[in-house]
Amino acid sequence: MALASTANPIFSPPLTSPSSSSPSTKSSHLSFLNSTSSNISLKLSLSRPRSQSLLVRNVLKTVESSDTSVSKGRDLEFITSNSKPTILVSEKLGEAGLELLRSFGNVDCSYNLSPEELCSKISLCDALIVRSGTKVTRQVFEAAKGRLKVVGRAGVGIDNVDLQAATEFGCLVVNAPTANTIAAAEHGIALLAAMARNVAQADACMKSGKWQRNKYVGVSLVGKTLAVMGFGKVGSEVARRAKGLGMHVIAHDPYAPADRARAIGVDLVSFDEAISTADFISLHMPLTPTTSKIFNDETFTKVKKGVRIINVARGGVIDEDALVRALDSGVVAQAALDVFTEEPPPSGSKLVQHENVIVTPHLGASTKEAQEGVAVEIAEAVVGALRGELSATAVNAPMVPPEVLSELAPYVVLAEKLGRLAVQLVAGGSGIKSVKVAYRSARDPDDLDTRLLRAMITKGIIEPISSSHINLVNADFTAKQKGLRISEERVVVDSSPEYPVDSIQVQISDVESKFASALSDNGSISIEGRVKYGIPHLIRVGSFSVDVSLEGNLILCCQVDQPGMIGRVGNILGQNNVNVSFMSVGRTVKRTKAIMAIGVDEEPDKDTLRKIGEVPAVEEFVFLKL
Ligand SMILES: NC(=O)C1=CN([C@@H]2O[C@H](COP(=O)(O)OP(=O)(O)OC[C@H]3O[C@@H](n4cnc5c(N)ncnc54)[C@H](O)[C@@H]3O)[C@@H](O)[C@H]2O)C=CC1
Ligand SMILES: O=C(O)C(=O)COP(=O)(O)O
Repeated sequence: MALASTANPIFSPPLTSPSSSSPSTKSSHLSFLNSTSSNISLKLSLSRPRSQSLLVRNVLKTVESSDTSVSKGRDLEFITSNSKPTILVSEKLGEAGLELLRSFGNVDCSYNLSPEELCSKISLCDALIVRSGTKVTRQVFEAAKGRLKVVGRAGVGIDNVDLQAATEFGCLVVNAPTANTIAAAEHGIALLAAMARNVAQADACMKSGKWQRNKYVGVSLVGKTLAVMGFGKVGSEVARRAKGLGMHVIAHDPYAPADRARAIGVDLVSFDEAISTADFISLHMPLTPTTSKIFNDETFTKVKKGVRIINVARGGVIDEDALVRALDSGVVAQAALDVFTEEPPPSGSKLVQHENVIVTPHLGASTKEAQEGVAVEIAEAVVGALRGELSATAVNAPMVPPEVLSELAPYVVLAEKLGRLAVQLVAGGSGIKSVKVAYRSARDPDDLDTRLLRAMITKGIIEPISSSHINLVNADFTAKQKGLRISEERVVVDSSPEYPVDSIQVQISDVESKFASALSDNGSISIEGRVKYGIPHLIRVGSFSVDVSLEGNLILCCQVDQPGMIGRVGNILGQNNVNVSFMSVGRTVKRTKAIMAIGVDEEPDKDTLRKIGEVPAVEEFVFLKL
C-alpha cells in the first residue's frame, strides 16, 4: 500500500486565499494538515511577533493568484494552473455553499462521474465534496497521489467514504451533521403517515382512473407504539414529532443517555423489547459493521405480527431479501423506504415493486432549506480544513475545540521539534520501537488533551527517517504501521495551571545514541523542552540542564568543564561566518563534564564541524537540524 508520495507532499504550504489573509479572521489557526516541518503555520490571537511573522510569510507564499473566476465545467488542468486550491464537487450542492467555496478556491462541479473519471480527476484536487451518491473508495485515495487533503460529505452518513483508506492516506474526512436533521425527521414522519393511510398507492390508483375507497382503508397512529431505533439527532426529532401525533414512543440506542430520552418522554429499551412491542419501527442508526443487516430473518421472527417499518437511515441496515419474505408472509404489514442497499435499486426490485411498500429515492435530506444548510456547513468545514484548521466535524481526526487549539499552538511546535531532535540523536536513526513522552503540567491530567501533541511528536520522529508524511489524521496509524509504540505519561507538577504544559520530555529507549551525553540514567535518549514567551526551548539533554531556544539549528557539544571552552567553539563558528543565536552551558558536577547547546542560524560546513571536534577538550558533538 502506497502512502502519500514525496513528489506531491500533503504537507504543502497552507492554502490560503487572498480573502483569508487577515489574521483577525480566526482567533487560532493551526495548520495541522498542511504544515511542513520547516514551515508550520500558526495564527494566534496572542500578540507574538514571531508567530505573526510566520503567518505573514505563509500568506505571502500562497497569495500568488488573484483569479476568482468560477470553474464550473472547466478543464481541471487549466484550473490547477494557478495556486488556489481545487475543490471537486461531485454531486449537487446548494448555491450558498458553492459561493463560499468559490471565494476560496477553484470549484469544479462535475456531477455523475464514473469511478474511473473520478479517479482520473482526483489527483488534481485538494478537496472533494460528495453526498451519498459518490463512492469514495480506496482507489480514489490511491489515485489522488497524496494531493487530496479533505473529503467533505455534505450530509451525515459517511458510509460511502472508505474511512480507513482516508486515514491511511492522511486525508481528513468531514461531514455536515446537523443541517439536514429536521429534513430527515420530517421525511420519516411523512413516510409514517403516508404509509399508514396508503397515500401513495391511493394516489397512483386514482391517477390510473380508479376510485377505490374500500381498498385503501388505513390504520391510525394515535395510541400506537413507535420504536425509534437509533436515538440520535434524527431519531429524537422523529420521536418528538410522533409524540405530537399521540403515539407512544420507545427507543433503542445502546449509546444514548437515558436522561435525554426521558426529557422528551421516551423510554429507552432493549433491542428485543423495542421490536417485539412496536406497531411501527422507524430506523435511525448509522450503517456500520454492527448495524449492517441488523433487520434480518431472525429479527423478523421477533417482531409483532403486522408491524410497519420506516427506513430513512440506510438501506444496508435491513436484509432486503428477508424483508420481502416478511412482507410476503404478512409478518411485516407495510414498509416505507427512502434508502436502499444499492442506490438506485436494480430495476424490477421485488422490494420496490411490492404492493405493501412505498418508496422515495433517498429524499430524506432533500429540502431547499436542508440543502442550503448542508452546503454552507460543508463548505465552511472544507475551507477550514484546507486552511489547516481542525474541524469541529472531523470524522477521522480528533475534534479539538478552537480555544484548546489556540492554547496548545506553541506546544505543538515544541512537540514536533522535540520529536525531530530526539530522532536525530539516534545512531542510524532507524530501529526505533519505543518512545515515551512525559507531559509535566500543573493541570489535572484529565484537562490535558495530548492527541495533537502526540501526533506532532510522531511527525517529528517519523518524517526525518522515512518518506511518510504525517498529520493529525494518520499519525497514530503510521506509528502503528511502523511498529513505533508511543506511550504517554502525565506528571502533575507544582507550577502554574495557567499554562497547559510545563514541559514535555521525549525518551527513546533501546537504541544507541550518536551523542552519548543525551542518554539518561535509564539508558534512554532523553530530551526535554518547554515553551517560554511563546517560543519552544530545549531545557534538558540527558542529565544536563540547558536553556536554548529551538530555532534555526543546534549544535550539542560535550566537553571537559574548564575555562575558555565557550570562546574556543564560538571563535570557530565566528571565523566560519556561522552566527550563534543562543548558547547555554549545563553541567552535572563542577569541573567534570559540561554540555554546550549552541543555536546557530546557518548550517556549519563539514570543515567547521571538524574543527569543533578537534578542540582537545571536546569529547563529542552533534549537529542537529530543527
Ligand atoms: N435519508 C436521508 O436522506 C438521511 C439519512 N440520514 C441517516 O440517518 C441516520 C441517523 O442520522 P443522525 O441522527 O444525524 O445521526 P446520529 O449520529 O445523530 O444518530 C445515530 C444514532 O444511532 C445510534 N446507534 C449506533 N449504533 C446503534 C445500534 N446498533 N442500535 C441502535 N442505535 C445505534 C447512535 O448511538 C446515535 O445516537 C444515519 O444513518 C444517516 O446517514 C440522515 C440524514 C438524511
Ligand atoms: O445525510 C445523509 O446521511 C443522507 O443520507 C443524505 O444524503 P444526500 O446528501 O441527500 O445524498
